[in-house]
Amino acid sequence: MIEVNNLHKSFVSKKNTVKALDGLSFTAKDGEITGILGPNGAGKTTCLRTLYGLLRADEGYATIDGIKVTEEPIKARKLLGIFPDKFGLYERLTAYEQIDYFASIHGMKGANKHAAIEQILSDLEMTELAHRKTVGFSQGQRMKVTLAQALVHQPKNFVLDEPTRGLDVMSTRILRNHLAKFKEKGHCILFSSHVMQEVAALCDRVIIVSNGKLAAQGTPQELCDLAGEKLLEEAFVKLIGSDEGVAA
Ligand SMILES: Nc1ncnc2c1ncn2[C@@H]1O[C@H](COP(=O)(O)OP(=O)(O)OP(=O)(O)O)[C@@H](O)[C@H]1O
Repeated sequence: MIEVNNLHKSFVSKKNTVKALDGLSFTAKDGEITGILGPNGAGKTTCLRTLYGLLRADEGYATIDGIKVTEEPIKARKLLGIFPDKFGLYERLTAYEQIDYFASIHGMKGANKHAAIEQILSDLEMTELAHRKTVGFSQGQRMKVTLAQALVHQPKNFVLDEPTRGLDVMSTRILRNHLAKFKEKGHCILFSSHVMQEVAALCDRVIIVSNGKLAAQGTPQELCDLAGEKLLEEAFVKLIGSDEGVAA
């Protein structure tokens, strides 16, 4: 379970101050897919980076399975798989070597590590890519390597920042199926997206963020009911009071 409690974060420069998070709170439960929706600049990535421990909030805190990210960062990271907003690959390494590297960081060793890597390669249908250097990999192939390195230690909680950006239909389907399988196994999945159909089809709960605050939350149906609209896209527009950030 992931909990975000009263997060505040400002970016201060000589010229101005941007308040990216302004008291954001929500919970993403186990066995559910929770989607974060919000217009550009709403604070989604800032919130997710706070969960990974990449950013420190000015106020408030985040917990992963009850572990405060700022107090026990290594313990919290072990419980978390991360699919970040920008993914860089080490292009001199093969896909297998990259996944192996991340598995080692999480303390996996020997035969167990090898078995876990083989399993994730098979789950993501990427066995034939495994021993190729990642230089020149397509966007979908890069996504799979990034996903495999995030999942190889079988984290209980999984956070993805706009995971389907740049993916073709097949890669998107593989990703969605994988998320659904994880959910069935009781994992907690939190992802941000601009794609309404994806959120409506995949998410058990939706968190709508606007100006660094929670604008509304609920199941896609509850949000539609709240806004008196049939489609999530229309409900989103009504609830944030703008059509900025909608990718239909
Ligand atoms: N490192 C930074 N320095 C300065 N300002 C930042 C920084 N990171 C984020 N911001 C600002 O904080 C606000 C929230 O940004 P964030 O990236 O969290 O939004 P987002 O909801 O993920 O947006 P998008 O949908 O466009 O990815 C924006 O105004 C952004 O410009």
